[in-house]
Amino acid sequence: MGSNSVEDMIEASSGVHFSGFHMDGLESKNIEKPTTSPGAENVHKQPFIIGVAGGAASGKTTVCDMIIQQLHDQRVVLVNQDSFYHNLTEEELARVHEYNFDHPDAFDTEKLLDSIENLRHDRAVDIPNYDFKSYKSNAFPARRVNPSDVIILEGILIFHDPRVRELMNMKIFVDTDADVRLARRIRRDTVDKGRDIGAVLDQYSKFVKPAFDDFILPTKKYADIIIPRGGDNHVAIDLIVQHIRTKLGQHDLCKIYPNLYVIQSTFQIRGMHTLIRDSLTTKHDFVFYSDRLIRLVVEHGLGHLPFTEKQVITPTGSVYTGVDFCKRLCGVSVIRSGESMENALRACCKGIKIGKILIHREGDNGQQLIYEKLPQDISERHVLLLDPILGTGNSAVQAISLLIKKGVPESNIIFLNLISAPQGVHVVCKSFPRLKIVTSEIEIGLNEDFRVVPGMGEFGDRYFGTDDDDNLQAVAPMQLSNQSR
Ligand SMILES: Nc1ncnc2c1ncn2[C@@H]1O[C@H](COP(=O)(O)OP(=O)(O)O)[C@@H](O)[C@H]1O
Ligand SMILES: Nc1ccn([C@@H]2O[C@H](COP(=O)(O)O)[C@@H](O)[C@H]2O)c(=O)n1
Ligand SMILES: [Mg+2]
Repeated sequence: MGSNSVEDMIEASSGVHFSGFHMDGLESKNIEKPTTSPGAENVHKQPFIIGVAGGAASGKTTVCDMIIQQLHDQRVVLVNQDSFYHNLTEEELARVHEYNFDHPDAFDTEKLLDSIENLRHDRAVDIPNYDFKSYKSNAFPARRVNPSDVIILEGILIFHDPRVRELMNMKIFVDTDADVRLARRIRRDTVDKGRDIGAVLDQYSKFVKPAFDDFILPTKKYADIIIPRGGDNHVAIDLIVQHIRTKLGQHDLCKIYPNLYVIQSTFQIRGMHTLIRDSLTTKHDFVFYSDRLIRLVVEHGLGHLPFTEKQVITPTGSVYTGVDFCKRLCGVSVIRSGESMENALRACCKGIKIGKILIHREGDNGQQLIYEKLPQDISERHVLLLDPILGTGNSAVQAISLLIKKGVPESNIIFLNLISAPQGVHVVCKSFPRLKIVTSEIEIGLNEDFRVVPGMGEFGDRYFGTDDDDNLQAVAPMQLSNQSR
């Protein structure tokens, strides 16, 4: 490809691609609070804590076991609220049928909080082994629990105390019909615990059912996810496991690289990713949801720019002390898929200059030629580098090296992308430790063709609608090697 034709192509592609912006779902709570202190939000030494609540015999333990089984490659511990039942006094033991095991006061919540606090601070703890037959928490030796990546807290009233609730990164409520719970309870208490059926039914009507209505059901509102049918709901469990895996993947890379920023995952964000990754999603929906996600990434990236303090007078005559946006700023998109991010940047930064870089892999020796069209004074600006996919990191390294060659300080570059493969993150973060990467999800990796997996295919083709055969013919000379790589 001759340089003239490439330059023509850059010129031709420098117009804005109007994909249409949709503002819904952009509430500030969906954007992790930006910070300008490097690495501050990335220091995730804390374990990922999941709370699982629901009525007795709803299937909480079954759901937790399934999650743990599917997360076999992670260090996970299960902490049962049952382990923190108070020991009964002699009088209470003598009249055990009058004891309410379903009331919040039946649990030693201070001890539970203390154990979790220790685990969070990397200290092993001894968790009592509660015996339902003798009603004692010291009948068996305690279980030694080591600090882990994931802690699952399970129990009927695990959402009751706000201090416990606040520790949780994810809250799940197992929602099973009352008759199913009662039937399971009768079987469990008579068969496993050797109890008399009359006593089980008495306990149910006197304590279990009223406590469910008064204390357990009111905590359902705190749940992020409600699972109907408990362990039978494989779809819900798969989704939860995937979400935890994503969080843990990010967690590890962010621990290693303080210059990597992953926007906080929410189910809204996961939903948008689900749509754009689905090969059956229409072009229109692909553009719509990509735009929403790109806008979140751009907003987050802007939060990393330096600011100066500024005071203004409000219409009430009061002084408001705020900040002034960074003025020396420009965008640089990596042609072609990076151009899909330009609309979002323009929507956030009125009149921003946007340069272009084209990376072309020539011949068999993999030599890359770079053509660029950048603002003259780029060395004096902060640069937001735009490319939706960070794969091997080759294109990114080429693009960043060019910016540095043009005099842009490494620390003035913020690389924005939608998805990043760990391989690309390693290459870029290691080579340019002062640059920042802002991304919305970390991928599993690259396949044998160096394509990102699970990925979303050729982003530029899907976004600009050039993935059907007719259109593809027309743009064949523009096929670039940096798409999705
Ligand atoms: N989906 C299910 N189908 C049939 N039995 C189940 C199912 N889920 C749980 N059980 C049984 O019901 C009882 C209570 O389940 P469990 O998971 O221990 O509930 P919880 O921890 O909420 O009390 C157990 O005996 C378990 O084997
Ligand atoms: N000695 C005890 C202690 C508790 N219970 C009942 O267990 C239920 C909670 O355990 P789950 O596994 O079902 O969450 C709760 O309803 C208590 O009534 C008991 O029967 N005896
Ligand atoms: Mg249980």
